Amino acid sequence: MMIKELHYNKVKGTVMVPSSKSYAHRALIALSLSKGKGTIHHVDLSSDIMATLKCLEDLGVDFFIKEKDITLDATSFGNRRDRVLKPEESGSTLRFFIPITLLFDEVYEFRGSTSLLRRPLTVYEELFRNLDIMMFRDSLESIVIKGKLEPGDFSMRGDVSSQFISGMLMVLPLLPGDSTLAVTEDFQSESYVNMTVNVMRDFGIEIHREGDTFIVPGNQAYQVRDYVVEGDYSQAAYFLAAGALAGQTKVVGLNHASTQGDREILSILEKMGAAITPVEDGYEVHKSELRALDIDVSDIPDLTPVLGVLLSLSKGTGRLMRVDRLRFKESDRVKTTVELINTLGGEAREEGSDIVVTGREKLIGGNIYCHNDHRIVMAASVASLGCVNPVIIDGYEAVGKSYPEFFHDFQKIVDERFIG
Ligand SMILES: O=C(O)C1=C[C@@H](OP(=O)(O)O)[C@@H](O)[C@H](O)C1
Ligand SMILES: C=C(OP(=O)(O)O)C(=O)O
Repeated sequence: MMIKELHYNKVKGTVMVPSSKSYAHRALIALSLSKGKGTIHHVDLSSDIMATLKCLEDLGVDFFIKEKDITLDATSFGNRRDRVLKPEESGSTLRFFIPITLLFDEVYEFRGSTSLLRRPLTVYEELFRNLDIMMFRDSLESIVIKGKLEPGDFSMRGDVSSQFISGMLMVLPLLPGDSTLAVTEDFQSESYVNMTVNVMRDFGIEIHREGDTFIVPGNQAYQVRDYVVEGDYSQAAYFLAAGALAGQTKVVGLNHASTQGDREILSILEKMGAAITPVEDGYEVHKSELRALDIDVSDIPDLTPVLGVLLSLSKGTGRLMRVDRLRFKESDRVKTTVELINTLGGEAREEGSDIVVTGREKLIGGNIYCHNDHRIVMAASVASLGCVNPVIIDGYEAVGKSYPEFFHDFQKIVDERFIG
């Protein structure tokens, strides 16, 4: 495992964030479903995006990467090259491709990392039980699936992962009849489903929503088009937090009107007392004294580790509320977020469905084991800015899951001369 030592207390500079991982997954899939040729522009490659590209390739799509442009030839989509798809560690890829394979009535196998296959598939398991679809775990690292999805009136619970709902919605317009999908229970991470619907509409699909029910006419075709992926607010959050804690940052490459749920980082930082100014293409943040806040993270789960770090360096005690689903991410992020803060000399604990964090003026520093979780690596890097001693991150290469250039960008805004 690779080790990184961070010992900086000040930041100053501009960061251009990578493209939204969520939008990139969806746009690559939508273009492939169109069975045409086109280009998705401004895609920053990460291992999750590569996993989606490789799964598309195994389903017959050719791709050609030139810098940040990915040109797809999906004219042979469906003429598969491999019956084994490898989503690696990407939850989105696994849960989006399961319904895609059900367009073909062939046996498919999904092989992924053990951390991926430990994440729940219960919502599909429950759904398929009543349909003529077979899905079973073949081993710790493999899932086998066979069946053909027919149009119908489906109902799926919304309180496990929104990725099941997004995955089903993307294929319903291609079925030979109309469908509805009702989301039951508490609809969490809803903003991600809104992103799915946005991309579907951008690719010419008609889809309606009445309350928590989606109405999807069948016999539709995704239209071929080129598409530009906007910047990623989940990744912007680390640099906005860094500016608020330790100096000044300008974070660019962002759509001011984005529907990404993690855009919420802006209003959270403002409520905590940070000074944020919109600039062309992004936002500028200055160091401010931060106040603790109670935050419901059920729609913005990916922000949780960095919000924990912000609370650990704020005045007062704050809660990250409704964290239960965080147990099923790349790591158990309830445990790993609490562990991160406590290991660095802060004060955090689990309490029911919440993480409670009491702020300190400074953290101490120390050795962080990041449990192969990219968001823990990035949150630990932000935390290091508030530490008296260095932070040593063990396994920092995990960052490649979503943001391989993270340390390149982080290094640009810190500098030896800022130490102290
Ligand atoms: O659809 C997506 O692109 C995502 C949905 C969210 O998952 P959940 O719906 O499981 O919260 C989020 O945590 C993940 O990083 C990306
Ligand atoms: C949980 C994440 O992604 P996924 O669910 O796609 O693995 C993430 O990026 O933090």
